[in-house]
Amino acid sequence: MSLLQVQNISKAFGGVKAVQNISFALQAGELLALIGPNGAGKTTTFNLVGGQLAADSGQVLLGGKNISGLAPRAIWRLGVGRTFQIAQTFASLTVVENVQMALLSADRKIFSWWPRAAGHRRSDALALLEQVGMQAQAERPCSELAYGDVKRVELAMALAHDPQLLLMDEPTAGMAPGERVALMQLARRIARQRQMGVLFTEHSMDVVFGQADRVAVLVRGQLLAEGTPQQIRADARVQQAYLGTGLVLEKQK
Ligand SMILES: Nc1ncnc2c1ncn2[C@@H]1O[C@H](COP(=O)(O)OP(=O)(O)OP(=O)(O)O)[C@@H](O)[C@H]1O
Repeated sequence: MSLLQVQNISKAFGGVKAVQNISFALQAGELLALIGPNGAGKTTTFNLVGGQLAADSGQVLLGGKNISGLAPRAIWRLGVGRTFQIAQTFASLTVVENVQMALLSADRKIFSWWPRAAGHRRSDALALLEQVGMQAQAERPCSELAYGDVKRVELAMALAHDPQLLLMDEPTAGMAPGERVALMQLARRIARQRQMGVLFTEHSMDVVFGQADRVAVLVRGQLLAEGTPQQIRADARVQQAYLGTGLVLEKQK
């Protein structure tokens, strides 16, 4: 059974059909990139999966269970994590304290976190930092970190409640090209190790074609094509859809 099944979901905002009858599936351990020109419906699709928006029709299944219409927190509880376009960490806390905060939240102790974060599951937090290659910087305040390192800390935080599925909304926005590939290589390694599925949106074609196992292409709210990176790059309809957008589908030499 697929980890995630999106079945015929649609969402309109007034007269704008942001997402129209989209279906796709994602397996455990797999990275699926959702790509498309601006306004194609990527963020709307993310919000439909994460519960921030309710679909007009269709359903979303997680491990076969219908999660459509559940609140975001309930969906998170069921094992759907999320990272955002702009990394969300507490700048004044240290790296390890940020992960400890995420563990407190996962343990439903968020209301008593402030004085207690520093004492909560420190060794588990350090183990998560090791997974993202940030253990050596555990005691630094997040405010001192390079942006690429903040993104790694955010990834460790997202792993704190052991998600089955991780939604990454433009995870590499604002990063240098080399850092982008490195971050998604890391996400891919972690996905394989934990058998966690990753659904991500991405504008960098190097990252998409280098790191995704499969690619789904949205155009004007519709699913135009879905397949391996090789299939998508060779698809004439996809090339046509990207013409004039300034994006290049050919892999950079
Ligand atoms: N809350 C909203 N109210 C009205 N229209 C919206 C809303 N959210 C999205 N839309 C419209 O729905 C369409 C799809 O938007 P969406 O943000 O999902 O696209 P996207 O593929 O994520 O775009 P981008 O790459 O620019 O982030 C667009 O026409 C957008 O203007």
